[in-house]
Amino acid sequence: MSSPGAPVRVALLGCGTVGSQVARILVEQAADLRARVGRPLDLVGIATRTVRERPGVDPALLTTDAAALVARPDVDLVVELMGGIHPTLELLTDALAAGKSVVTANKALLAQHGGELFEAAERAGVDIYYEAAVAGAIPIIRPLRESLVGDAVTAVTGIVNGTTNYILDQMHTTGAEYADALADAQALGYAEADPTADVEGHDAAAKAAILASLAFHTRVHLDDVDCEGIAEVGAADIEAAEQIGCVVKLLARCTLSADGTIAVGVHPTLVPATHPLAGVRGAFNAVFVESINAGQLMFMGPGAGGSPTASAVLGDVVTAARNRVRGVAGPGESAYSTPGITDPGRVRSRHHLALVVRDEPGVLARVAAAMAHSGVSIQEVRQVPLPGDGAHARLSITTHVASTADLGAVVAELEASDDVSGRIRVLRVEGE
Ligand SMILES: NC(=O)c1ccc[n+]([C@@H]2O[C@H](COP(=O)([O-])OP(=O)(O)OC[C@H]3O[C@@H](n4cnc5c(N)ncnc54)[C@H](O)[C@@H]3O)[C@@H](O)[C@H]2O)c1
Ligand SMILES: N[C@@H](CCO)C(=O)O
Ligand code: NA
Repeated sequence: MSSPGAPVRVALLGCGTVGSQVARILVEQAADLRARVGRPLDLVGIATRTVRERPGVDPALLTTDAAALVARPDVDLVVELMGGIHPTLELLTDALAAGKSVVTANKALLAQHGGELFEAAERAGVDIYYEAAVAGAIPIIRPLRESLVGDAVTAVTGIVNGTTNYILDQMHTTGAEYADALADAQALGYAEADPTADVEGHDAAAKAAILASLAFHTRVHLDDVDCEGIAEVGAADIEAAEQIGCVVKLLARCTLSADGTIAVGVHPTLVPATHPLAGVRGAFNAVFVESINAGQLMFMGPGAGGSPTASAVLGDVVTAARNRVRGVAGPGESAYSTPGITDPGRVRSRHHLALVVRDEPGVLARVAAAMAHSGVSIQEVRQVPLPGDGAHARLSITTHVASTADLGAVVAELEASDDVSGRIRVLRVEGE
């Protein structure tokens, strides 16, 4: 417990898009934060790569020596917003070992080293909070870790990357080119320092690992997540989706499989316009949780950007500070379950196939036979002539739920047949 009336002293690591907003709020809302914590929240130092003038930041607080800042005996709480794995892991490990609580937005770090950090916090009897690490401002970590801890979650499906949702939304609504939409997302502060983490799905995969760990009371590592980004999504996919009443979204899906294992994946997915996730626009995120007792819950809001993410960070800072004032630590992770990860081939989903076939008698029947042969059932099929080409047609096929292995067998058989020209484009389709 900190001494009576003493401030809770905060060290900030990183003063970029999010860190600068946290520094601003700590100053602008100091009186309210003090009233809510019961003590002042004093910002005692900010580590950055370079010491230079920053609007609204007292230059006397800046240092390039993050390790020395973390080691200062007067620091109670370390707020990590610098990102990266090293030296971040070492800095946070040192902070926890020294009895300091930690607030972080670093999903990449948690998805790879969460287990060791949670154990270090448990050993030291301090907090590690990370609401901002998944879906920015949206409260989803605490609802899963605390509010739903008495229920049995069966699925978590989310749009958890603002950059890719912004890009896909722009492609649908303005016909924007992928590269232009990405440049906008970077300028708006949504993208990671290296935006390949966004577009290749790694950022969403890290968040999926964190969500699945909490939802299923286990530890899911980034490497357990089957990950596909949006770099291959083009205008043809957008058009194919719209023709069947869907939008393309990058979905993170964490589900309980029939054999008791858990499937965790990130894939560009066709989402029917009637689904709650279809209307999530721009850089907004949403997480759709299904549980045995509560039923369906939808959490939606700003998923990226400096000020929204800082809101989640400050919520954690106040909670951790309140705990320190009372001399307690909040509830940690429960990771008692070891269900194992579903084999990627056994993951089940609806699929959409876009293919070009010879426009001749018997072709459609042979395509249907190939699907029947692998036990994949057709839900909907459309055929349109290929413009300016009397010999070929474009087929759009939506399947019923099937395993990815069975679907892969169908695709291989069809691609090897003379009836099909070129490659078949396969995308998952949300829903039953
Ligand atoms: N930007 C968002 O919308 C958003 C949302 C949720 C979570 N996050 C996460 O928050 C973290 C920060 O993101 P950001 O967008 O603010 O990044 P940013 O690149 O804008 O800022 C990072 C800051 O950390 C500093 N820094 C980096 N390495 C350092 C080191 N070794 N020593 C001292 N300072 C160092 C940089 O100088 C910079 O001030 C990341 O983990 C990111 O994944 C970002
Ligand atoms: N780059 C991330 C930031 C929020 O975690 C995104 O676009 O969602
Ligand atoms: Na959040």
